[in-house]
Amino acid sequence: MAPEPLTPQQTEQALAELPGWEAADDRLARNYVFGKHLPAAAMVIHVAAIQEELGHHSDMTLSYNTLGITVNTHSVGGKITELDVALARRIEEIAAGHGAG
Ligand SMILES: C[C@H](O)[C@H](O)[C@H]1CNC2=NC(N)=NC(=O)C2=N1
Repeated sequence: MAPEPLTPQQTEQALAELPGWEAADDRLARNYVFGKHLPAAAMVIHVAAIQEELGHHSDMTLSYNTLGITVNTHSVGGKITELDVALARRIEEIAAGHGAG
């Protein structure tokens, strides 16, 4: 079943449990900071594996020691849905293990 876009209130509720994430321009977004480059690059691969498992994919921007992640749901025309929240939660679960702050 196609997901529904979240209401602004539902989005705020989801963000309350996703510290560091924000909603802007119909996307969930977070920037992670690392001590150096390779841990940031390793997290890209780990996030990619999760995305393949969920069938839902973010846009990631890898820089020297930062990884920017933004996501929305293409199938509803680029809005935030529960699928984006689910991916963000899974990313949060692995971030500390990669040394991300
Ligand atoms: C068939 C496949 O599951 C779909 O095309 C998925 C792939 N990954 C996706 N990722 C995102 N962010 N939005 C989608 O609508 C989407 N659709």
